[in-house]
Amino acid sequence: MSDLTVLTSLFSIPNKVWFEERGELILLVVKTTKGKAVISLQGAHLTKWIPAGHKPVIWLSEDAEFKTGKSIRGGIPICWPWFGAHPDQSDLPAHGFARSQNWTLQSVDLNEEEDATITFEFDGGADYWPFNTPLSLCFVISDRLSMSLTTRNKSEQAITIGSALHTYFEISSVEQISIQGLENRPFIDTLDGNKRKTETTPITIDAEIDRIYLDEEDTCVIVDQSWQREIKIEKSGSHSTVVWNPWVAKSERMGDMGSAGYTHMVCVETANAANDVITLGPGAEHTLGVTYSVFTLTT
Ligand SMILES: O=P(O)(O)OC[C@H]1O[C@@H](O)[C@H](O)[C@@H](O)[C@@H]1O
Repeated sequence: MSDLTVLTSLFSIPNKVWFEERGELILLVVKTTKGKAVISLQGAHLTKWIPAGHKPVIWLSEDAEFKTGKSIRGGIPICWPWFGAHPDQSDLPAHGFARSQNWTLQSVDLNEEEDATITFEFDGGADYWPFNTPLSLCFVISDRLSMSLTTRNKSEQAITIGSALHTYFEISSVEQISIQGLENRPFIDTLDGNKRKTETTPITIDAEIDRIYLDEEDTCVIVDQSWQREIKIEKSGSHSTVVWNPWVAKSERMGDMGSAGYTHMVCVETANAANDVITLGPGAEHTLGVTYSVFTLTT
């Protein structure tokens, strides 16, 4: 039996939950009165979330490739067990390996209100990661989208983990939005020699931006005046927030951002990065969590 057949027989719910193939990958589709979501089994990577009555919240590149072993451009990649480049070995994949390997779907539940709870597990394995650190990821897809990523250290030694829920948000136009809630917070400007800076005003974007806000646990909001909406980002177990837009030249180098894709996305990532990585002792666990909710602006 194919993987698709097995998954369908175990988890599908007529007209509400089904599986599809796209390129080389298998996708789980959830469509309820609360909205629509799509999650790739590779990477447990959500590629679409459209809450009922709203425009899409999550951006996916028109040139995204659905290939074995390649992270999908857009959606919500799971960066783990390091964020960005590996601290010592530059030949290892950026943002770790969890985003480009298959996860195991554990459960799909739909309650009477049609809130969907979906859990995945990943054994945390790679040749160059000889530690027993299984991961689980739970999505709750409702009027809001919640995710919680739990790392368990089942090894005999302390292990340091960097991680991020690397969410690409869909926006009307990058020059029309602002990000509020990170004012007066220290950040590392990775485009300016990793200098530490602060800004007193909400973030607006008119050029490439790549910042890691540190010691930062507060809620922030993407305000999109053109689309008259706010996206609220409430997090837990996260001490860093990454703000990224590649703008023109970097998008061209990346090759899978689509034509002018950068104008319709911004990444605001719930992370533990740079100095904020988490060290787990033997037997310890840590959960990185986030909830996204969407509001219509009335002014
Ligand atoms: O191309 P990747 O590996 O998906 O990374 C995309 C971007 O991810 C962001 O989180 C980083 O801050 C950027 O520096 C990086 O370019």
